[in-house]
Amino acid sequence: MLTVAFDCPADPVIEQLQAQLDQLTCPTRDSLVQLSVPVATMPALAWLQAQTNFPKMYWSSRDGNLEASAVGSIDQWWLDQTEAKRAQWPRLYVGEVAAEWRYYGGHGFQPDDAHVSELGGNRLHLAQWEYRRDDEKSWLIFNLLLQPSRYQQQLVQARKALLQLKAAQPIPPQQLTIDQQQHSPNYDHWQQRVLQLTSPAQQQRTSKVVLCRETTLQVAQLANPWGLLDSWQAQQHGCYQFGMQVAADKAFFGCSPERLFLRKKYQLYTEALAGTCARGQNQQHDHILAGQLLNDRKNIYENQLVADDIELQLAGLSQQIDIEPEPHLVPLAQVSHLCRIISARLNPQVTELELLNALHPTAAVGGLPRQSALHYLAQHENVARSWYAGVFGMIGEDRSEFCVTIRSMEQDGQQLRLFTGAGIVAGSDPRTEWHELNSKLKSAMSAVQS
Ligand SMILES: C=C(O[C@H]1C=CC=C(C(=O)O)[C@@H]1O)C(=O)O
Ligand SMILES: [Mg+2]
Repeated sequence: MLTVAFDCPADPVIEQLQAQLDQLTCPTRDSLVQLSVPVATMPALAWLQAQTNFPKMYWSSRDGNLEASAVGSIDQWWLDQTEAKRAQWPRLYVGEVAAEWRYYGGHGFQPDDAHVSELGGNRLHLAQWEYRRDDEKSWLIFNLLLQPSRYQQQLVQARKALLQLKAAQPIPPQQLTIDQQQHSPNYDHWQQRVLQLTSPAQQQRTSKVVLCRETTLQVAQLANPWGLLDSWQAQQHGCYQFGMQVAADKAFFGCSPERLFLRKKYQLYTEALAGTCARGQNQQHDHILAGQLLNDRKNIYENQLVADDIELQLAGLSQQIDIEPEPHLVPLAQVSHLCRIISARLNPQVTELELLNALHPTAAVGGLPRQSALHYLAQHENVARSWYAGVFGMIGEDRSEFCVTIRSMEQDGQQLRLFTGAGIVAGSDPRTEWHELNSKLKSAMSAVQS
């Protein structure tokens, strides 16, 4: 648990932002305006949990170089409006050092899931407040929407909102007591599903389906999701971290190793991440398990199907696709995965929406062929996936990046829903796949039990 005590220079920051506000003049049309002040780097989650408004959002890139905590939402849209939005982003920077416009958000496994909308999903948000760190540089950003007809009123509101900024507070330690824990499906149902999916008749129709399990925990206290994410990220390196909190007791968050895509202009980076083993109990054991995974036919096949699908999906959108010929090992805290890096040179007019439609859901969370796997899941899977196995990320001016929301949990009051899934292919054994779920579950449990 993070307990760093530090001072956020809230007052000088507010003064600088107020001075920037004083320089504004009434715009001639509706405009988004960004005020920004460079600040010393601070613990982003400690800042986020100290703020009092909702929604609160958090996003960290997998290499940890980009990190953002965001509060409030003053503009929302979805990817079908990307081009129009980008064209509109007025460069009305007032801040000393202009920071890029960035919107954060994502959608669930089903892109139109109503429950995910209630959790702040199915849209991208421009936050009112954002603490952002890009490598070594950090900013506090205050965004506002100005409309000529309401300009004076909006300035008054903005001045009030500036005074609401809170200094970062150390995250209080929390000890959660688990009163009840339940898996859905239970092992018997899981076994039936896996046997059905691996039957020759079913394999002819659908060579891969990723089945998920929901583990419901009833806890005795109301958890602070940012405290949980803070403990979680301390133990998980090489993962994206994300979270959305819409009320004191409602949040979705996680630590995911899987990239959906990173786009920098025409360059696209994605990957096939599938195939899993547990980490060993010591170095020697770990080495043996890793060697077995790299040579295991079922796991290599499971990974290959994801790579093949991504290649197929990107074919119409790219001039060139490069796929790592052999999977490499990605060691995480509790499991290791097989991964093949895929990069592509995109055709000039390709939009983020096209990329998302092409790539989501990959065969690492859905299956193959995609439509028949989705059909199977709709008919047989009794878990409401909600935001699990969906996407979370950000869109900026020159860069967009989304992760796949696996290794995630949803908080609803004192109930926590933890999600895990496993790819079922020819050669999958019900018990081995069940153990794979248990190994993956240890990631989220490490946050709850720390
Ligand atoms: C669906 C999940 O993991 C995917 C990503 C990596 C490895 C996987 C596997 O080996 O089954 C899954 O495809 C999950 O963790 O819930
Ligand atoms: Mg697997």
